[in-house]
Amino acid sequence: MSQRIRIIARLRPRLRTEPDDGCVQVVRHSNAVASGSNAGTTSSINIVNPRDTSQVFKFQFSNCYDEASTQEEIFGNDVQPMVDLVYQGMTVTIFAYGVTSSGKTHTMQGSKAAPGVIPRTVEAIFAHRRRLVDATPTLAPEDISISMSYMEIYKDDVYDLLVTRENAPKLPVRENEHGKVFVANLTYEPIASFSDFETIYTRATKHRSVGSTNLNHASSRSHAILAIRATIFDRTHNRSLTGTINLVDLAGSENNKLTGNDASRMAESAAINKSLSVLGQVVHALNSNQTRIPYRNSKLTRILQDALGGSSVGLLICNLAPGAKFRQDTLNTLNFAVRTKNIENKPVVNEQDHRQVPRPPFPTLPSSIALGGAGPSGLPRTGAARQSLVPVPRKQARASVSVVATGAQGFQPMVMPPLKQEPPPGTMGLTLTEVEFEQKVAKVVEAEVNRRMEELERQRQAKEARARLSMERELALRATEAGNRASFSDHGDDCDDRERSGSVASEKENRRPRQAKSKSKSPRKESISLSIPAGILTPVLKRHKELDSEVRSKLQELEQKFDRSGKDAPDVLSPVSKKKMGRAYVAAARSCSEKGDLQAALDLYRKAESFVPDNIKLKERIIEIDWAVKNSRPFIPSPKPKKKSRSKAKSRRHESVEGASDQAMEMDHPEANTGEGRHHRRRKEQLKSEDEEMDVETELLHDERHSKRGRTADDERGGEVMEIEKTPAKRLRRSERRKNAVVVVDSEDDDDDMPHIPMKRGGQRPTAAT
Ligand SMILES: Nc1ncnc2c1ncn2[C@@H]1O[C@H](COP(=O)(O)OP(=O)(O)OP(=O)(O)O)[C@@H](O)[C@H]1O
Repeated sequence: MSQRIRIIARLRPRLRTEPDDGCVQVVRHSNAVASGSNAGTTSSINIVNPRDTSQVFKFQFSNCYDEASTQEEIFGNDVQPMVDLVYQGMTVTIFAYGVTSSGKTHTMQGSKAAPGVIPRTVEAIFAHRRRLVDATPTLAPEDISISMSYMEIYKDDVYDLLVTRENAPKLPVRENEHGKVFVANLTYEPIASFSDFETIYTRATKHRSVGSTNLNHASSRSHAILAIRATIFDRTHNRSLTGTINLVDLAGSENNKLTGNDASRMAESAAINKSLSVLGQVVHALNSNQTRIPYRNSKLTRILQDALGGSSVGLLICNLAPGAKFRQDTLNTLNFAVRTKNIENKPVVNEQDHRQVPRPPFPTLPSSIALGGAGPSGLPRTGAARQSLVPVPRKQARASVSVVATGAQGFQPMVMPPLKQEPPPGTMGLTLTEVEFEQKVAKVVEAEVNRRMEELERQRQAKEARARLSMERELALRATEAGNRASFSDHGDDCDDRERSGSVASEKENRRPRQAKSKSKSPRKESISLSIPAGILTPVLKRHKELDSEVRSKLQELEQKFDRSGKDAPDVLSPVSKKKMGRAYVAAARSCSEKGDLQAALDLYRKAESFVPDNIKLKERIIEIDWAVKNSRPFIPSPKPKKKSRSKAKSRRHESVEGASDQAMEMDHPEANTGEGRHHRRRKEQLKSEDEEMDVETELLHDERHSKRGRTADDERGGEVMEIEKTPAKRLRRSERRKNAVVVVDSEDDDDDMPHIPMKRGGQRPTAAT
């Protein structure tokens, strides 16, 4: 059964420096006051329309907390029921969302005096474990293991906060064969008690990127995700149930006019705003039932994929800052929340069967303890239906698990399907855990893809070498023929038969490579072997030889997936290969758009985007073409980027180096003037212009101008958050402006991730010299 994300809102109190203008208010409706667990269900956030102060917008959520609300209240009403679900084997994700300085970190982390959701949750997890062990004679404390991971997403890179920053590499985000996204190589540290957690968390929090802005002296510059995982082992039957709670403190969206950010803060801010904008796009795509959900456009959405339309139970805490200064941001936050309300997740129970052979049904534990039946108090329900620990296929599990929110207290017990006698397909029977297994498979696939890329490269080089060789032989043959003709004319008919036969023999010899060349063109030789080399898995799973064939079949399945569509390819390719693929798709897209086939161009640009998801200019192009397609308008491409538009200094340097190397190439390789040489140069030029296409335009995605562009009257009426749009009219105006302005960009700025920030010498007409 599906379940909607639960939304609550919390208004923080005014800070000393903030005026009391009362423009955002929490209003409790009379029927809800003192109605016990239902308190707050009909409370709403009221906010005055910034454009028309006579209008008041009203937003209703599950719970709305005012300035006087306490950490205890929020935890008790809305978080505690979620903690109980962890022991039912579910994944729960709680995220705090809001503009900078709205109180997200205060709510999630809190302070010593007022601990927030995070410490309270961990305390509750340990308390629940104690109660469970006390109530279950067959369960020893060590049968429930609790571990934690803590990561941050800083400028769209993932870092492990449990290792020191100096040796913290950027962590890759991967997807396993079940479509589950995970951060590879993330540390999971076991914790035995709350004080263990405190020590590790306090140390790790110091690694988090925090900076000072005008709005918040300790502003989070990254999104932080703390995961607490509880695994219950049934040692007798070698099965386990794993529940996880993800506590996400998002960085706040920022209005750079208010934050007074310097250049480095601006870069952080751009990354924060970009990822939040993608989050908005994901929510929009889910709500409008789009087939393509742009999870891959940022690491944040990729990692939160399970919580947004996935198999996690979700709680969104909307943090609001009071005061007219934040009014527009508050409206945006509330609009985001309204949209998120409609997202449906399909929670599943994460069970794992570690048995090697199928077994009869799992015997019941004492009826006094039910893993899946914790009551509102956190104590186990008596007589609740016991859960199966047999893993069920994903689809079936989704359909069978029933988690229904019932008022503030939350959830009904689950009804699990009857046990199956046969282990379902895909049961691994490994001593490796599933995650370890998936990581190993991912590594093997990555190695295999790299091997294939290298093989391709080797084939290309071999082909070039063959072509060169054949040309040399052709030249040699011609020279021999010319020599023979000369010798015939010198010797006339006296020519020795042996000489003739020698020349014929040498001609045959010289022709042989041509035949070889034509043979090499046969598709059988050119195609890449799809099969996995026999020994490739052996080093990885030395101790699990019996699994080799199973892993092999999984790998082949993955490979077929990889071959069928580019969808899964980007994650297993190296950054260089991704860029190459992106470039190839951009080239194809451009050619379609030049031919006027905008839909095909759009599809190809989107394909390119899946390989280079961070390319902001590419995103802009997609938005523009999408707009043109939707509105049946012609697409007016931006003026073709000139070499000098990126950097005069750089391109001059580039040109001189390239010019010199081209000349050198011509001298070293006479074939540079041949058809092949010209082809090589043409290809180089094409690549250069494709590179420029990937850098189509220079603009911040979500800076102040952009957010203004994204707002409409609809937005302010409490409607939906607007998509960022650029109309062709605006494009035209901008390209007109460009004609009259010289764009100067930083000569060293060659980073695809970050857009170049143009500085305009306004009004000057470009001269030939410039
Ligand atoms: N409910 C509250 N009660 C008292 N003080 C609060 C409350 N919420 C927030 N504050 C205070 O407001 C300030 C900003 O809060 P906080 O740092 O949590 O904001 P934030 O949303 O995490 O900001 P950023 O996105 O910049 O990290 C802090 O000084 C915090 O102590």
